[in-house]
Amino acid sequence: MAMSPTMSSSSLCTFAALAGAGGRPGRQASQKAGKKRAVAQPLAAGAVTEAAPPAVIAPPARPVVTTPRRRDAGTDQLVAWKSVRQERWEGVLEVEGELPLWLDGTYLRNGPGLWDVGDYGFRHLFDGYATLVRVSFRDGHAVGAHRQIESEAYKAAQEHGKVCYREFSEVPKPDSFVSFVGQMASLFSGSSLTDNANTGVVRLGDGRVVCLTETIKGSIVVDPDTLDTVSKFEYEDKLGGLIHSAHPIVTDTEFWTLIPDLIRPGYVVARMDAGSNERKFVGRVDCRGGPAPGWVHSFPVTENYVVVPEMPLRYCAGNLLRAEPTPLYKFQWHPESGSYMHVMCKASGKVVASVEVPPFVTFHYINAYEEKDEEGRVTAIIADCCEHNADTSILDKLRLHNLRSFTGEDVLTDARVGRFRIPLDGSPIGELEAALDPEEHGRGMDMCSINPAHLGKEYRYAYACGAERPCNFPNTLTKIDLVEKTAKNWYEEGAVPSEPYFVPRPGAVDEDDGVAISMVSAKDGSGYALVLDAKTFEEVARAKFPYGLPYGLHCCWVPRDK
Ligand SMILES: CC1=C(/C=C/C(C)=C/C=C/C(C)=C/C=C/C=C(C)/C=C/C=O)C(C)(C)CCC1
Ligand SMILES: [Fe+2]
Repeated sequence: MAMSPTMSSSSLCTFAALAGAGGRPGRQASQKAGKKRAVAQPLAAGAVTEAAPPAVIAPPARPVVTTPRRRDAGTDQLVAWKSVRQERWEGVLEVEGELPLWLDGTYLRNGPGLWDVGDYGFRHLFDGYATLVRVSFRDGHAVGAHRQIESEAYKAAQEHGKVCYREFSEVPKPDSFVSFVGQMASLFSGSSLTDNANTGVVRLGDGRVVCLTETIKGSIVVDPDTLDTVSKFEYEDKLGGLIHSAHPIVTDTEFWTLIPDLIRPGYVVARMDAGSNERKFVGRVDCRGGPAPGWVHSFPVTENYVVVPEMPLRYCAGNLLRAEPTPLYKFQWHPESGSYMHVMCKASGKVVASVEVPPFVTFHYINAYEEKDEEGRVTAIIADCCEHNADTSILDKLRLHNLRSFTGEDVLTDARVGRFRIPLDGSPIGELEAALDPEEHGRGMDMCSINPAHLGKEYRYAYACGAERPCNFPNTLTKIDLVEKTAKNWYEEGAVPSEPYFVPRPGAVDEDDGVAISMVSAKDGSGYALVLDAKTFEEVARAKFPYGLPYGLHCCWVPRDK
């Protein structure tokens, strides 16, 4: 296998080089349808321990509200889009319904939950400082907690009362940048990039729990029980890079990641063994179009292949350097450059297919698998994703001002389960079509999960957020049946549910034998972990927080004693 890592840290002095280059109704499932922040509240002794059914209730979180001076007009904002009220909380949750007794472990959710620093309010959902939410289930009881991740970016913002690192769209004002980071040169080395790990959370094969974002330095090990920020997750290899796919593929034995190369447009595919911090170079894909690689927030794998997407929404050097956000933030839409799907053999690192596909916009791949003929030969790769009809305006919809100002108008752009078929017979063209009628899930589609036993293999069910219109954000939970091409939907008026995360029942045989867990920010300002029976998609229980939580992104499951 070729061992030529392309991503020396100097090669990804990206910025420098690129600057030159250029209630009840709806609870049923249905077919169709400048100062320091508030001080941490002490935790109730014993509330963390879950050896016995929790008996001690921590005092409810006092509503220590961060009140930014610069606010969007209208105070009738949903709790989903308000900054988390205090740095941390923990306590026993009131359970309504019956939690399955087999549900024994911790659900963790990460996301940008704090959008204010001092009196300054952030503009984009993705800018917020990472807030981890935990719900630990045992013997039909639930203990909940939330806590801010103590990234350097978060700590600096609290200390200085201003943004000190380059976030998704926010950048430090020159004075604070100079005073905190010290020198302009840091812009060129990547040291000014954020380590705000606000996107995903994964449990590695060796048990470590890591919060992630798109910057490599924003990989942070946390303790799933205390939610303590433990350490930086540092790679011990020479692959370098400043940014990577926010979603690695993680199994009990391995970890796959994609590193975009912005100097020589392409992607490096790397693999890491469980228990190791050393990524190994597997192969490289050269981009076929455009001045820079396409944004690669996630990617899918099959049993034998890694699918490398080349989306026409591409990184943009100029925009990476800009102080003010552009309509597409750090990216640019290049439909003329073409859209491609590349397939790399996991074992050899060789690119075995590279096909042009219709333009697409996707952040989240659902799954992929190998299509075989009667003789068992692999004829094509099927890759499914949450596809935004090649419309980049979803990024604008996720601006906090837009999320906070729902007028009743149906403004959420349409999305679908986009199914790519990538032939492996040498044909130059691949297909992209909706896997089912998007009306089944209200033309909303994002934040997906599957049964992890089907990762990279044929599968039937996906769980995601869909839409009940009119809306300005995905507001339903949906179970997609890719065989019957139907969806079951959960909806509660005014609720903002996050990614429904599938947790299999131990010993399950059926693909959908388990539960789907989602954190819901309710219309009345409350919040709860919703547990749906994954088969029927009906509510089995909800575990209520004594306060509302902001919206969050991705989740993982940490089984007890693993
Ligand atoms: C891209 C660069 C940066 C940061 C990027 C970040 C933090 C990207 C985060 C992306 C996320 C959270 C995407 C989620 C999409 C969710 C959707 C579409 C949901 C739809 C509705 O359900 C910097 C590190 C700031 C700079 C370099 C480039
Ligand atoms: Fe994501």
